[in-house]
Amino acid sequence: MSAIQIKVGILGLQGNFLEHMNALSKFNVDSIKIIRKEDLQLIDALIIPGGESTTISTIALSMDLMDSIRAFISSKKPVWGTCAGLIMLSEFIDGNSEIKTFGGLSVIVQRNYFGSQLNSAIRTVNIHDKDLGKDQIKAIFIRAPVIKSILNSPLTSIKILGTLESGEIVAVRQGNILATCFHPELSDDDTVFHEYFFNMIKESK
Ligand SMILES: NC(=O)CC[C@H](N)C(=O)O
Repeated sequence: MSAIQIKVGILGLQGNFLEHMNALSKFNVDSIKIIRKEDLQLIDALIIPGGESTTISTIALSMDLMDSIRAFISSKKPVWGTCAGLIMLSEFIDGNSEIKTFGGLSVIVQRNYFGSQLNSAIRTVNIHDKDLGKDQIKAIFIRAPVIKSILNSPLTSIKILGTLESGEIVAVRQGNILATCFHPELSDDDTVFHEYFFNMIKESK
């Protein structure tokens, strides 16, 4: 990592926040687990990890964290959602979901698109932004969602960063929000999304 000191918060309500912390430590990036609204004041960027979006949402509501996390997302500091984290950032969930999301990402997401745990797999993702530095990566999908549609409006601009060979959208950026349906924190081979996120943080400082 470069000389700029950054501190990344990982939402630690449920799911694989420890895996994210381990991944950041490999880049010598400081991280802290976020469980109280006060913690959000200490960080330059936030990661919302994978896990179970129903549970993350229920705990965030019961701990009265919804408004503070929404305020962080609209503060323009970088936020990265992986898998359930992406679901929590989506404005809409396909179907009649009762899950209250944080929102911010102007998409409709479909949960469990690939099926159950048995359909978890490593899939090839085609990359569409040269800033990521690769044309393709292998990515880990675990009971993963896909982005079903992007809600375009004159005020939003979403960049599609990654698609599957079958066309589904699995990685996007909208301003300060990065969202991936897969788990870069579990992959030792491809670090392109971490480097991209660190660049977003450096640019925001
Ligand atoms: N690996 C994951 O984060 C799975 C997401 C989970 N299927 C959900 O709907 O929240």
